[in-house]
Amino acid sequence: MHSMSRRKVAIITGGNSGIGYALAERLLADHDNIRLCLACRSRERAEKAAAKLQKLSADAEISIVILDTSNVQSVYSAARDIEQRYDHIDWLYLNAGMLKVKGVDWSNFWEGLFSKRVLFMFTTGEGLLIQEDGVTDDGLQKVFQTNVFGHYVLIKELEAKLGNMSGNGEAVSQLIWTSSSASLEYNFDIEDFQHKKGKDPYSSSKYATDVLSVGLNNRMNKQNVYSHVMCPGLVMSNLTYEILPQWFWVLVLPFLWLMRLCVPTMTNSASNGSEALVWLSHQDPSQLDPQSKFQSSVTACGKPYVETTKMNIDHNKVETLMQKLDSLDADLRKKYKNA
Ligand SMILES: NC(=O)C1=CN([C@@H]2O[C@H](COP(=O)(O)OP(=O)(O)OC[C@H]3O[C@@H](n4cnc5c(N)ncnc54)[C@H](OP(=O)(O)O)[C@@H]3O)[C@@H](O)[C@H]2O)C=CC1
Ligand SMILES: CC(C)CCC[C@@H](C)[C@H]1CC[C@H]2C3=CC[C@H]4[C@H](C)C(=O)CC[C@]4(C)[C@H]3CC[C@]12C
Repeated sequence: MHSMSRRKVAIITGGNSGIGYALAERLLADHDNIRLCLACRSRERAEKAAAKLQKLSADAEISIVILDTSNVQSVYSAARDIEQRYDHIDWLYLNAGMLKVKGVDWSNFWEGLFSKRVLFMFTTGEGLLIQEDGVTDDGLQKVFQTNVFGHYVLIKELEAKLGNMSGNGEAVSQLIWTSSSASLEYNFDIEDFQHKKGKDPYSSSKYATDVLSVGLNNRMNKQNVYSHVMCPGLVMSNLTYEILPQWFWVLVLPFLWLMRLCVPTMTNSASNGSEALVWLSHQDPSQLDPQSKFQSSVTACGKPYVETTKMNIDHNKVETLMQKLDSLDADLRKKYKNA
């Protein structure tokens, strides 16, 4: 079939809630006749979200796939389901993510509030969260596997459906990662890329995401596959409700709106936070810098827009991380696929 008449396919990991769900709503509004797939770990939550979306657009094809990014066997099985369903993937949104918090460091918060670091603190959360991590059944660090590695395995498993590998020489695919402004280089150690020893697994995982995205461009651009990272800003979602209760966030919302006067990344709503994800779906990815990061932002009046920043990620770090991920992937493949 000619690519002009082919229906576009978008897959969204973690599409049942928050930013992923808002993205699904907005893609339905922006792209006629789209085929949307929510790749989620809970069938119940995925079906509920799919039913809500179907009500918004009776014509769209909305389906679900069960995917737990913290379990490689679940990733293999989700990839098989996706492969059977679609000839080609236009947008693969790597959005699912976790942040496990034991508590807020309020003494750092009060100290930071009256210091020069205040804006940095609010945009990155640096030093404010006491985090937890764990080890998955695959023996990997949980935050790393959920946010980064599970997605990397998914991409590798779906390679035959991406870009010109899907059989059409002109077909293009976009890999679009939900990263974060909490991605800070100094929280990532290439020798401890899973962050077994550190105290900020979330920031480390998001920096690893940025590094990996550059590596995927190096490897896959020639096959018409382009990878980009974006930041949603600070969004009220289940992720933030697990840090502090929803009523607290509702209470401080006027303060967060006020902050928009000097901090445009106070997007607050999932819809605003998804701005750069939607914007990327309208771009020709071959024209975008692989080292760019796209930030969802809002004006003081609440109008969303996208700001572009440059990442400047070190080439050696990119290559080393890719090798380490490939070696981990090969070990797990041997364990589960040759068993
Ligand atoms: N909220 C914010 O301020 C910011 C969020 N982000 C990033 O945005 C992304 C979306 O988060 P957000 O919408 O805020 O929060 P939500 O908690 O609403 O969304 C997270 C999604 O990821 C899914 N998920 C979590 N773990 C897994 C797993 N092991 N396998 C499959 N899916 C999983 C969740 O599923 P389930 O519903 O089953 O839990 C949920 O659908 C994340 O990557 C997050 O790091 C980045 C910057 C700021
Ligand atoms: C008066 C309130 C606003 C006080 C809340 C204090 C903290 C709990 C929060 C302040 C800043 C928040 C965050 C900033 C950056 C986010 C980052 C971009 C992300 O990806 C995940 C969530 C954040 C770390 C978020 C978490 C809560 C705060 C630290």
